[in-house]
Amino acid sequence: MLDVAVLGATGSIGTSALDVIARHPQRLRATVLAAGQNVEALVALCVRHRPRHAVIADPQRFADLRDGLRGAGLDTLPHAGDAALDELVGSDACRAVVAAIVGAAGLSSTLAAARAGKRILLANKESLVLAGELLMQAAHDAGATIVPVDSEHNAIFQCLPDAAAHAGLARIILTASGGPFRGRRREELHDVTPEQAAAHPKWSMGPKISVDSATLMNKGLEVIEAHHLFGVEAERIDVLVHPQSLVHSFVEFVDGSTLAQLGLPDMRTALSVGFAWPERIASGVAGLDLLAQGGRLEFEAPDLEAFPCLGLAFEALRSGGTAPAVLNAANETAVSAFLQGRIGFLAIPALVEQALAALPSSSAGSLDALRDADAQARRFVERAAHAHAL
Ligand SMILES: NC(=O)C1=CN([C@@H]2O[C@H](COP(=O)(O)OP(=O)(O)OC[C@H]3O[C@@H](n4cnc5c(N)ncnc54)[C@H](OP(=O)(O)O)[C@@H]3O)[C@@H](O)[C@H]2O)C=CC1
Ligand SMILES: CC(=O)[C@@H](O)[C@H](O)COP(=O)(O)O
Ligand SMILES: [Mn+2]
Repeated sequence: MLDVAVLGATGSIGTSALDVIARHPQRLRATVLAAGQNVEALVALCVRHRPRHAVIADPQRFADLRDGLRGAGLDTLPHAGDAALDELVGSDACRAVVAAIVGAAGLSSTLAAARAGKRILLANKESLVLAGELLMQAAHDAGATIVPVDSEHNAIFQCLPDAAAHAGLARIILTASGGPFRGRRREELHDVTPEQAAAHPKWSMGPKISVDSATLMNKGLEVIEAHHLFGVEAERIDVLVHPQSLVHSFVEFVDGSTLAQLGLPDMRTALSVGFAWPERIASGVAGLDLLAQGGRLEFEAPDLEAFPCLGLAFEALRSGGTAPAVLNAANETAVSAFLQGRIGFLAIPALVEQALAALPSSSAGSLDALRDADAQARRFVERAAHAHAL
């Protein structure tokens, strides 16, 4: 039996992970469920999945969680705060961790899982962008297994099963849907609304990553994510827009072979791989009928002028040091301001670019240095967003 902690349980990835877990009661068990603030949804999940522990990140919601669990007649133990989560993740309460908290808030618990040598189903790409070297080193030192569940990286993981395959690797090609505004010119993006930006054409996801897909920052974060996961430099990572979202990425080898992984756009496939690899288990996702899907696989180059975030991410990766941390924090702050209606869509890349220019990269040798860069970028963008809104 694999005891699993699901972090970000109330979110899109969290609920997909719990769906897969519930399909395999003889093999998988959710023992820890964690969320940010949404106590009601967390208690409802506890009623359904009966974990030993439930954690709410916001300490002010502890009493609500305790009372909600009691009211539902559950003996699930309530906890609150980031430190409690890190401790549980590192304890015997779980052997596998689904890291699906959104944003840099997921770094601490993902690091705790790495340091404790857990099997990590890594969805929280921001933790790799912010602190990729530290996280990968911690996992290596403690013998943790990181299985990427971001769909593109899961595809690459499936195409690169062993070290011998890595030795012949020439290039990684990440596919991108192009988002809801694919084909639009920059001038046509001034007035797009948060609702339009969050309406992804192919995947059902949380609001932050959906907006990232619309700006192509999601693909930029994924380029940095791929660099850390697979040890490939920026020059050997390409992006290809593929509007059908059926090919989840390609891997090219030195002998001219290209491998790809295909499937319907449903995260339960990647999560099942994460739980069972190298075995395969049922995920609830149907096999791919290419004719029923329209019989066409199309590809085109990304438009870096209309969607500059992808280029900014490549630049940050090439700069190294604290630049990716600044990119990530600036983007999170700008996306949040956009979702709240405080700035326009085109202000997102503008603010990220300004933050990267204003906060030159320095050494990323310690977690403190990275957290400091993250905090500076957030302050910078908050001030600049306020000015944009005036
Ligand atoms: N959705 C997808 O298909 C994919 C997602 N990812 C990545 O997975 C991660 C999660 O994405 P997604 O599921 O879409 O996001 P959602 O917005 O749907 O869910 C976010 C989850 O994180 C929790 N959370 C938010 N803030 C905190 C915090 N400070 N501390 C603890 N928990 C917190 C939320 O809890 P609450 O409900 O209480 O707010 C919620 O459970 C992101 O990093 C994303 O980039 C990667 C590939 C695909
Ligand atoms: C499901 C998943 O992995 C997302 O990261 C997805 O890739 C988003 O789609 P885009 O290709 O539009 O960014
Ligand atoms: Mn992805």
